[in-house]
Amino acid sequence: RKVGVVGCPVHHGQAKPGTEHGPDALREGGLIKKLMGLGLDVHDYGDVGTPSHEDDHHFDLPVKNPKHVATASENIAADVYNVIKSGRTCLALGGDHSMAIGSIFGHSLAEPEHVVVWVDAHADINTPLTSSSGNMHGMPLSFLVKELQPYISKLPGFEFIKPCLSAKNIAYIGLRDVDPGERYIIEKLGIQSFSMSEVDRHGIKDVVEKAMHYLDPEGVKPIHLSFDIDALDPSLAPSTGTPVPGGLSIREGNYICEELAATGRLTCVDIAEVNPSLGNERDNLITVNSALSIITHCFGGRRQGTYPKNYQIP
Ligand SMILES: N[C@@H](CC/C=C/[B-](O)(O)O)C(=O)O
Ligand SMILES: [Mn+2]
Ligand SMILES: [Mn+2]
Ligand SMILES: [Mn+2]
Repeated sequence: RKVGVVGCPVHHGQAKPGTEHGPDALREGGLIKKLMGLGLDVHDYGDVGTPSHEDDHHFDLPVKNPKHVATASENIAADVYNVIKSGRTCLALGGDHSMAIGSIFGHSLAEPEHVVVWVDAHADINTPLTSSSGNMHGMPLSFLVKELQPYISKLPGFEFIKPCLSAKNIAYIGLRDVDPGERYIIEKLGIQSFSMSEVDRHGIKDVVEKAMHYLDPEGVKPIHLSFDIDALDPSLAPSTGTPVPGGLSIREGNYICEELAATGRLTCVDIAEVNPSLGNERDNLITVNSALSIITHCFGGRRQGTYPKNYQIP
C-alpha cells in the first residue's frame, strides 16, 4: 500500500491562528514513522503553498478571507489529484476544515465516483448566506454539492471549482452542533446524517454499516473520509478551535477508521482542525496522539494487532 502525505497548513477558514501548525505537529508527533511501521510505502509531499493576500476583504458577502481560502484550495486540489493519480492513498493534514474544499475537489478529479464520509461535530455545509460567522471552515461542503449551487454566491478565486458531489454521496457521523440553515439543508437535500443521537441510539457499528450501505450498497466506490478532530470528545482533542462536549470516544473513532480501511477503498483521508496553539503542552500531546490514532487505523492499524507480511516466528 502506498500513501502520499500532503500538508495543508491553512488557518484563514476560521479566526483562531494555529491550525497552520497542524501538519508539523502531526509530523513531529511521529506520523511518518508510525505509517512506515505499518509496512506502508510513505511519501511526504510537504506542504502546499498558501499565498497571502493583502486585499483579502469580505467583498459584499460576510465571507472571511475568501482569497486566502481559494488559492490554498486550488493548490490542495492539485496536490491531492497528483497523489491519487500516482496510485497512492492521499493523507491530507490540516489545517482548518476549509482544506476539504481542495481535497474533495482534487479527489473527485481523480475519482469522480467517490463518496464522502464526513466525521465532525459540525455539518460544515453553511452557504455564504446561511453562515452567521463568515468562517469558511463552516462552508466547505456547500461549495461542492451540486444541489446547493443556486444558493452559492460566485466568489472570485473559486472559479476552478466544479461542484462534484450530490447529496446522496455524503454521510455525516458525529454531528452535535448544527446551525438552523444547515439542518434545513440536510433535511431538504435528504443528506444521510448520523448525529451523536443516532450514535447513542444505534451504536457505532450500526451507524457505520448504515452509512456505508446507504452510500455504496455494492461496495465498489472510492471513499473520502474527512475527519474533523473535533468529532472526538473534547477530552480527547482539547487543542481545536470549536470543541463541543459529548463527542465520539477514541474507540468509536478508531472503529470508523478500521471499518473504512477494511473496505480497501479508502482513497483520501483528511484530518482537520488540529490547533497546537490553543492548548498547553499536555493538551497538544493528547490531541496529536488522538489524531495519530485515527490516522493509523485508517491505514491498516488494528486494535487486534498486526504483523509484517511473511512474518516468521524467530
Ligand atoms: N457552524 C459554525 C461552526 C463551523 C465549524 C467548522 B469546523 O467543523 O470545521 O470546525 C460556523 O459555520 O461558523
Ligand atoms: Mn494569515
Ligand atoms: Mn469541520
Ligand atoms: Mn468541526
